[in-house]
Amino acid sequence: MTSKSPEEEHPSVTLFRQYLRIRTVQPKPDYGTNPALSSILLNSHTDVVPVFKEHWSHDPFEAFKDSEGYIYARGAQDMKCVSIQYLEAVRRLKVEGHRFPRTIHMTFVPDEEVGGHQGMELFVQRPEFHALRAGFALDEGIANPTDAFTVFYSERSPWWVRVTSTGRPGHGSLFIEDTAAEKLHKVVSSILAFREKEWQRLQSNPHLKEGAVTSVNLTKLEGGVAYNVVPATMSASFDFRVAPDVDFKAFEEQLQSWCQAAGEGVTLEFAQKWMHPQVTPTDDSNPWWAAFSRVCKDMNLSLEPEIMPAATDSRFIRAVGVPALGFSPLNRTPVLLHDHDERLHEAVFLRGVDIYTRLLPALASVPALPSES
Ligand SMILES: CSCC[C@H](NC=O)C(=O)O
Ligand SMILES: [Zn+2]
Ligand SMILES: [Zn+2]
Repeated sequence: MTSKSPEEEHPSVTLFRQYLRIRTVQPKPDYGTNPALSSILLNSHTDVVPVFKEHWSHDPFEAFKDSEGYIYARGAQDMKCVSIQYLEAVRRLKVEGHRFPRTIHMTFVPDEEVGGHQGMELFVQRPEFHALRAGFALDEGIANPTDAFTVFYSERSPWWVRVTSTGRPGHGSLFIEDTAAEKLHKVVSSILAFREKEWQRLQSNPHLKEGAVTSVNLTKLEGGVAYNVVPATMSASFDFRVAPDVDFKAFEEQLQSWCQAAGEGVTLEFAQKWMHPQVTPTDDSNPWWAAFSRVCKDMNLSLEPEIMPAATDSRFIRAVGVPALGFSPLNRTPVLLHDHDERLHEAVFLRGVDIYTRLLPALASVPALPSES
């Protein structure tokens, strides 16, 4: 399966490696966008996250392929593989002269890795997006190390929260009362206790997957000017990922009450606050799911439906009423998105092209929905 020399390389792999060489690295991505749109929307983002080159076995923008067939590059899994797999599957279907009742469109969008605010979030509000009349979308998923394929039907909502605590300043040698640090410590403790509770809930229930509970990490601590000066202000930043079944109003009240319980002058602000989680049904009431899962069954692919722990552009697509599944056809692959030595085996990549070549005709042939007739 693995080609030994450039002459023998499968043309789909060559195209994939060419795409990987384009440096679409934030914050100054060199985009090579190739947008197209349809009633089946195949979405992928072109930007990738930064690299720590010194931790890589190979140049992350060379798309080096080792003797076993592993292709090393930033974007090999997230998600330049999927972009080329879409294109290759569509190309195959066109070469074979297929025609389907539904149009297939592809979008290659920017800025997903920094929240999609200048990308898909804006695009779904544009008349150009609505003119596509997208009925269903595929977007990225995550690799699965086992034989199975993970498919995401919903996402946790990112809430990025900064808690700012103000208190009495003074000399570092004194027992000053009501300091910013003491009060911030209380809030941090409350939030980390909540984190522990959610972690235990996940650990103790084998049926729960990571995306089904709310996670939080303390990601930034700021404040202070000198060892011997008690600061008047300190802040802590948290990355919450709120599970889709959480009562958002009650959860926000909980955050506020942790701040109030810490004392006077403790406030919170949101840097991200997604409020519109949607669930795409994974039963036969959803004709898109029925078509998707039937093809997987026919191909003997086992599916593991889950809630996406992170945030992707699917949240914007679902929020405007378009059902979407997050699916990267990568099994038997270690999860290396955003990691050093992100890599993908060319055989897995090519198998993914086969999978889309089967999925797309089925999705593009879903009979008219009641709402469409
Ligand atoms: C909340 S906007 C940031 C989006 C980002 N997406 C992929 O990693 C994430 O951190 O999930
Ligand atoms: Zn991604
Ligand atoms: Zn990513």
